[in-house]
Amino acid sequence: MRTAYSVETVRNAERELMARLPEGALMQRAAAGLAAACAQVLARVAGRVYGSRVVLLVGSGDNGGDALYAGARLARRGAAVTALLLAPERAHAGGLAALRRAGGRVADAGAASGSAGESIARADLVVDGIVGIGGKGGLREAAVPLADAAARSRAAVVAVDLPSGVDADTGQVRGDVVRADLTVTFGTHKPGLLIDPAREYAGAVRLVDIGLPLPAEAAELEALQHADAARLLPVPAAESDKYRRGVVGIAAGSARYPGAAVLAVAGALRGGAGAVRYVGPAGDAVIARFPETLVSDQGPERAGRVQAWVVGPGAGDDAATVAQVLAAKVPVLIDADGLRLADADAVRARTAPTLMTPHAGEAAALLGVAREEVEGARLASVRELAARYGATVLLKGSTTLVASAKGGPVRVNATGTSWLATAGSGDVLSGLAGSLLAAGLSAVDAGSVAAYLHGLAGRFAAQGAPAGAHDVAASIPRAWRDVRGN
Ligand SMILES: NC(=O)C1=CN([C@@H]2O[C@H](COP(=O)(O)OP(=O)(O)OC[C@H]3O[C@@H](n4cnc5c(N)ncnc54)[C@H](OP(=O)(O)O)[C@@H]3O)[C@@H](O)[C@H]2O)[C@@H](O)CC1
Ligand SMILES: [K+]
Repeated sequence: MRTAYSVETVRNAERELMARLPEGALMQRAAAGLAAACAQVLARVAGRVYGSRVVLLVGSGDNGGDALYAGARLARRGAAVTALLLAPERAHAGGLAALRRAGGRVADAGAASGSAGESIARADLVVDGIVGIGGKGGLREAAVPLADAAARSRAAVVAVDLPSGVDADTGQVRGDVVRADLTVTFGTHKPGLLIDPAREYAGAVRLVDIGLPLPAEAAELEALQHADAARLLPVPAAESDKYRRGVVGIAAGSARYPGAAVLAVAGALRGGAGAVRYVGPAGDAVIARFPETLVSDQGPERAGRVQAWVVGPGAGDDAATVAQVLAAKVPVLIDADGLRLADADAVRARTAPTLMTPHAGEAAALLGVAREEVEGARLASVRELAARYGATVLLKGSTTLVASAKGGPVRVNATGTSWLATAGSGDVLSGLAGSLLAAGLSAVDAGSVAAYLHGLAGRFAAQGAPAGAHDVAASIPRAWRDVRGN
């Protein structure tokens, strides 16, 4: 499991560790890891470290200190290193001295603004040490021209700990920020490195272990890796029959949107449940495509036993079906139209698990805010929805988040691809997650494993070209095999 911790937890762990270590030891660990990563980048972009041109953008805190010490290490290996100081009187003194001793140049970024731009334009590598976890808001005015010059130059940009200007705890971007090709982060990932919009600015992320003592239960975010998803996938035992594997009920589709029913069933058939039961007006379309579906023309109450329900995709205005499903004593996934039609009190009153799967627009409608507000503050939005509805909420997007009403780490999914932003893709996801619920996974596990498989399936289906939602569904078995390593 990849984890991310809040700035406060990182600061506490740092204090605890520093008390046991000689002064400056932690920064040396960070700088050593940073310099090694920079050397690799230089080998790629300039052929070697010796003779390469490196510019350090140095702010007034320890983030700048890391950059200066790493710059000193690169200078000792023969790189021509120039530090541009944003606040010369407050730059890290020990780091400055180390850089000077190693033969590096130091300039005041403000006084030398013309030549600062030129150095950046000619650099092979720009190291962004403007601000790290001590940052507040977007970049300050004086730093903006440096970030712009770095973006325009052909140099590789390596961010120290975080791309300067992004919010470490939330992933929010509130102004100008540095766009990095690589971020070298220390001790742990920060939430902002895993959540959009900030994640986009981080480029590839490399974690340098500096020995921070971080308690597992204090993690802010968790991201499943292959091994975690493999452990959670339901695997039928020898004595399993279709009922023991779980039956998932799909109450979806309408005369107007029969396709949503077909796609939800397509996802559900690949999710591990032993059988898929469909109720709704699109039975003919479902059977034509998937003859293995158990189709019923009765409402959910009379459809026969299921271990979990999916309600909502393409449901139109059928509030009665949503209400019937919410009254069932089994896990329920509510998606799409179902989110609009569900009575909030009925959701809160449920005793079996509930998983809601809005995209940003649907989440915004539920919260009564603008869509941009949800997109800019995804972590806070998903937590707020989970708390309001007493449900597990999966907020779809390029970095899908899954929050439980009970609190604890929010799961973030990193397998997604922008190719998944295609009509019907969400219907496939809801069927898949519902099937995992029926197979016995908790709401958080079902949601996060479904997002993981769905993202991978999207990559396999697309492979760099547009793919339809049915292609994504058809690629789910390949995603399972990939996760299980067979
Ligand atoms: N924790 C750890 O385990 C380890 C931490 N380490 C490193 O220390 C870093 C944290 O250092 P830090 O605490 O000195 O804060 P930092 O990020 O340099 O920024 C503070 C300065 O920036 C300024 N500033 C604020 N906002 C700004 C903005 N928007 N735009 C521009 N400037 C802004 C602010 O100015 P002020 O408000 O005081 O005027 C203040 O002077 C951390 O990210 C990591 O790299 C590693 O060395 C080892 C292990
Ligand atoms: K930085």
